[in-house]
Amino acid sequence: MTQQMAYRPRRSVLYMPSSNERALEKAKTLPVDALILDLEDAVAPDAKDAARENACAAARSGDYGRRELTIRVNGLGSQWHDADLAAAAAAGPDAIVVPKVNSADEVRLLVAAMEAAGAPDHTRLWAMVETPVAVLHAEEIARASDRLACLVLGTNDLYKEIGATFAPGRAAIATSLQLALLAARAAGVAVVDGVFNDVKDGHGFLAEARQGREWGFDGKTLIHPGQVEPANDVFAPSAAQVEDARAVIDAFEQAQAQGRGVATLNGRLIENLHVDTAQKVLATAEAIAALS
Ligand SMILES: CC(C)(COP(=O)(O)OP(=O)(O)OC[C@H]1O[C@@H](n2cnc3c(N)ncnc32)[C@H](O)[C@@H]1OP(=O)(O)O)[C@@H](O)C(=O)NCCC(=O)NCCSC(=O)C[C@H](O)C(=O)O
Ligand SMILES: [Mg+2]
Repeated sequence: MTQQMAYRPRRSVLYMPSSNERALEKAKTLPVDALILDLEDAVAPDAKDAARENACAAARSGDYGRRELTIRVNGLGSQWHDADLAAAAAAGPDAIVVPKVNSADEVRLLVAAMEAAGAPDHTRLWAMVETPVAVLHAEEIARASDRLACLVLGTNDLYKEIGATFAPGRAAIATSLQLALLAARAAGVAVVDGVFNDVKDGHGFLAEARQGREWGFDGKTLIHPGQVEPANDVFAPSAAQVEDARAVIDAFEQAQAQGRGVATLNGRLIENLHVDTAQKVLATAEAIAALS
């Protein structure tokens, strides 16, 4: 398996409790890029077995169309972990999401267990970064296996473990988020931001999603269908950005045709690296357009 995979939009990544059959049905109609069928925190202990069966049946069903379907298992060391991981690996979702992954050794252990349980090659590992030790080990976690495709920030646990309190702007966890981002980019894997808990605060959600986009996240994890479309908008290139990307590429090609290695566009310097960024914007817009 190679680390360089085709770009896949992960603007909106929606958690849902796998014990909630109504939500599992509703998800088939939502314009999400990815779903995390949760077996961990959103599921009560006496509902864990039924939730595992629901999530595995959903992964096998083929009913979720182009949506990336993942299962979040209970964490290493919990009483449910081994059975969750074996069942999820055998069901073959697009990815298995593991909470509270703290080291490269844990990643290798998880991958070995997935493979022993018969996980197909297309089933990737998404590791959650949600503890101080995970933040400090983020690069080794991100580089530990070719099966690892994405880091997922778990901001609720991060606030708790750091002893910080939530405030708009997220100053208390900004360093942690950005270290995880740097690690993901260094390793060439995707990275998605944490959840915004107040499902009724649309303005607060937008501000936090825009911050994540500005920092470089691929998308945001979500907890409610009402957050899906705003996330899709924020994490997609705007029409103006697509137009600008085309103009950057044109300006550079014209300069090259005239034997120059740099160009200007409305007074702005354009070099090779700006063309790379512009091409990425166009590729992202095309991948998103191909979803519909
Ligand atoms: C937050 C909720 C408990 C709110 O639920 P509810 O009061 O039922 O919301 P609504 O009445 O507004 O729901 C309207 C309809 O939408 C469906 N719905 C709701 N949420 C979801 C969802 N997540 N996915 C799919 N569908 C959903 C309802 O069923 C209604 O449908 P219908 O009746 O047919 O119209 C609830 O939204 C919820 O449970 N959200 C997910 C919570 C969760 O998964 N939490 C765990 C992950 S968050 C986390 O901890 C990340 C990380 O680990 C960290 O540390 O930060
Ligand atoms: Mg968590």
